[in-house]
Amino acid sequence: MRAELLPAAFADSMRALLGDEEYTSYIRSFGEDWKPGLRANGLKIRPEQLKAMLPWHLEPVPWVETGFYYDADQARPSRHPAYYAGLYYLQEPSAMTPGELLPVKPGDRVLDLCAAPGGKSTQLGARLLGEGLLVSNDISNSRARALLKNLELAGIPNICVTSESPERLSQVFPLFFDKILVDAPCSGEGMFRRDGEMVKDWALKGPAYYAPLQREILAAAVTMLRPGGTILYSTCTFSREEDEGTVEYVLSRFPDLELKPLDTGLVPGACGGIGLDGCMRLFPHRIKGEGHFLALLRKKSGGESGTAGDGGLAAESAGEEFWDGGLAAYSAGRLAGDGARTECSTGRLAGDGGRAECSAGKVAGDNVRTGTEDLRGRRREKAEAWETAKGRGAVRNFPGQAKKGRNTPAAADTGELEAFLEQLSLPVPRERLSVRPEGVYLLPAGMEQPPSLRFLRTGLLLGELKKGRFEPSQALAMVLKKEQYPVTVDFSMEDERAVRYLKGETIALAEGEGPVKGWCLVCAGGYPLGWAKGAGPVLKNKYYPGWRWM
Ligand SMILES: C[S@@+](CC[C@H](N)C(=O)[O-])C[C@H]1O[C@@H](n2cnc3c(N)ncnc32)[C@H](O)[C@@H]1O
Repeated sequence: MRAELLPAAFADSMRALLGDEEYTSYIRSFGEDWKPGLRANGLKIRPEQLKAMLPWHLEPVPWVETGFYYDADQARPSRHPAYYAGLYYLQEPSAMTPGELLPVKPGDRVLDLCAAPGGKSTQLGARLLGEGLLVSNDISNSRARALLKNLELAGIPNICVTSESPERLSQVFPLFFDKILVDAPCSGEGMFRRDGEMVKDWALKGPAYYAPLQREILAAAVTMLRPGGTILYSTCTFSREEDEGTVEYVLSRFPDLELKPLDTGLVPGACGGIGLDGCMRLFPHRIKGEGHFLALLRKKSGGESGTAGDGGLAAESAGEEFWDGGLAAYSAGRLAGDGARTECSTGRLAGDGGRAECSAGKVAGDNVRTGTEDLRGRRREKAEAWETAKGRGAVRNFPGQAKKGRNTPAAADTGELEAFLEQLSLPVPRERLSVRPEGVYLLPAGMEQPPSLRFLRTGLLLGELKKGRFEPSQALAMVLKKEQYPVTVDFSMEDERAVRYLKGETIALAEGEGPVKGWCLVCAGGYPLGWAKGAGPVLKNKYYPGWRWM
């Protein structure tokens, strides 16, 4: 993109924002080279291992432990078996920053509210190390499908992928999440240098269009954050209205929210907010990356906002109290279709410090139950409806499905599934296993049923039962480590059979590699790519057709 093509109104606003001298540096950056980035998937590989494995020169992104620059003239990282093994994600270096600075830890309940195509979700999911929950949402269904693919490719098991409005999500998950990322839709000014199309879009929808939308989305996120929890708000634009302006709006609307200053020293060249201390701005003339804005917000723990430190013990335990509220509210959303309702603590949000009925409950109608009754009722429902497989208490169906007599597999049909699961050294807690007509799922801990939302996936799709035959899924292959399945064929990354496998071809095994019988995990360089079925000296290709190397 040439700087001369920038719209005059944008150029004027940037000159006003930066001052004459710095504006000149900004414009000069349009003539400079920029480097794309890739980020190692910490769930599967350490950054130094990835650097040693890939055949191109990689240069570390100074502020992202797992991030690298690569040279686009030399490398084609989307055409390498390691990419298909989910070992890295292609991501612009500045865009790696929000996922790096939101302090996610294993066990957290994390929401990525505007998540597609999943750059930051895959980063957050990796940091959970399979513990806790990642709800990744995008209002656009088609974009949410790309998001699901990227999360599955990255091998993240504890996901719930939804396609909902933030407002609807906030009815189902009040005060539920420990950490929330709002990487908001924006006018994209920070990407102008790389992407001329963004300039055309800006002319149609600029800051005045996006700022009200961002405020609505961020406000919904605040209602889903538990006391003591943290939100990271980010955009890839420079407009003060969309950046600090949106943060100022939520700070004024929610008195229990505070700005947690970001340390600009973490990102060489970063600067603070404009007219609002504590935010972080990245400019392409100051860092090796494109434009970005970040702000970290914390919800004070009820009545303990003076407590020193970040989420100290008092704050954490206050958060735990709300955990129940959050769960009950989540249940209310989930059970809404059954006419059930329960209590939740949304009253906190209204500022009265008391408990109140949640809106999801109000909507649910007149089959009223108290929270305790509801919990008891749910236990009873589980006990009545969950079926056992082969009398071993192994395979279960969703409550409601069995009750309504839908097409659930008979216990006798689940023997092959059990036999397959027995071979895995991946822990599959049976109480989280769900057998449904469209697939067998390992649900995330604490989410025994999918929420009553438009969702594309809840948990890890393990595979499908077809007339009693269990077929493992591509998603399962991506979650597994090679050592966790007994039958594997491992090509070197350079072996052309790895690419031929990814293209969907039948693969002939060399002497000493076979014969292989039954389901076989095909790997490259020790990392799983997908499934094949061994038929003596050949592997029948079972790589998921929608993911093939074209
Ligand atoms: C900046 S992009 C997100 C990029 C993503 N975080 C990543 O790292 O790959 C913003 C996303 O917000 C979504 N979006 C737009 N309006 C939305 C809304 N009202 N609620 C939720 N998501 C929305 C868009 O579909 C788009 O995918």
